[in-house]
Amino acid sequence: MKIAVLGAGAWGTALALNALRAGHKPHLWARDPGLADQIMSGSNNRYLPDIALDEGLTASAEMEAALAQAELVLAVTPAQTLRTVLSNAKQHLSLDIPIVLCAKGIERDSGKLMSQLAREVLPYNPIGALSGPSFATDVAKGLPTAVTVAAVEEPLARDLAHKLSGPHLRCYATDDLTGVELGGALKNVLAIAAGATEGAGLGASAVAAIITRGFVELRRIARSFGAREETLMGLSGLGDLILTCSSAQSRNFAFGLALGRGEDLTGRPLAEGAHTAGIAASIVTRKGFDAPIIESVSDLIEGRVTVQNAMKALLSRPLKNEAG
Ligand SMILES: NC(=O)C1=CN([C@@H]2O[C@H](COP(=O)(O)OP(=O)(O)OC[C@H]3O[C@@H](n4cnc5c(N)ncnc54)[C@H](O)[C@@H]3O)[C@@H](O)[C@H]2O)C=CC1
Ligand SMILES: O=C(CO)COP(=O)(O)O
Repeated sequence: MKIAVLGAGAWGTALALNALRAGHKPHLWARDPGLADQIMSGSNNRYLPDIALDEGLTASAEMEAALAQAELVLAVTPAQTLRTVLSNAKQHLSLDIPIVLCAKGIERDSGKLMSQLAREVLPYNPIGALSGPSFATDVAKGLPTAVTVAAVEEPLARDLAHKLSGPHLRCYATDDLTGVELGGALKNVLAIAAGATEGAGLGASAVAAIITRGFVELRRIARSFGAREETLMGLSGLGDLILTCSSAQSRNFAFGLALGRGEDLTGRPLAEGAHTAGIAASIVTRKGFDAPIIESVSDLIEGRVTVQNAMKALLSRPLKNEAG
């Protein structure tokens, strides 16, 4: 089947390669015509350097061409651009084409999940999400990877998981769309926290404590949105947290490392958690929760606190039982 992939960055290109290897006909849409041309010539040096792209990958900078006759759309631009990208795609889409959301974030201006904003823009199209521990370079290289594909309608989730699974990418299905989206969005904020702790030289024990207590916060927030515990303990929660909090290959972890080391943060690659932290902290305040690690990341990014002072504040919080 023809699959339109909106966004020709690292993840869009990797997912298009996976679709090709699964026997589909992917067509990548790149905002930049130069990038589309480069992909057609077999490489994506900007976002996936040193990886030779499989023959048969199609790309163009014309959204209409990418979407023409597509039976499925993967939306793979950064979270804060999704509303505009889907609004532009709308005129070229019929109402029955499923849209799979692959960005991991929360819309900063509205506090909406990707599926909530997608439903506003495309109220009739079936909506799913794909998330889980998956570095684009691993998928592009054909290394074994497992992710979760979610849709509120379970048969749709199963159908999408079946279509998007490839020889090296295994998709598990769930109807817990909210859990999958929040797991993916919030783990990015926690990866920044873990990276900052390591970057500030606070030690491996502190990093483990931040990840574990941060995961308590992730689950507390996600449960308040109706997410299920089993989802958060799965690939798109714990699984992705393990991946992104343990490797400088993660752009969010690397962003945190730079923050902790006091390095200049301008011109860095995309770190979705830096865009999600502030709105996640606002949601926490609005709901009256305790999520001091996520709030500290927001404060750190805004320059309101140093890593050392944030850690001092965390250590001096009243003692409590671990559960809850
Ligand atoms: N790279 C990875 O390993 C993974 C990334 N993701 C998620 O996928 C999403 C995209 O990430 P990447 O592809 O890695 O980012 P990237 O930075 O490699 O590429 C982003 C792409 O979006 C395009 N873009 C940026 N602003 C745009 C706009 N306003 N309109 C249209 N296109 C625009 C860029 O030109 C680029 O082609 C993020 O939400 C990320 O969290 C999810 C899983 C794995
Ligand atoms: O989401 C990812 C892996 O699952 C990619 O992580 P980064 O965006 O931190 O590189």
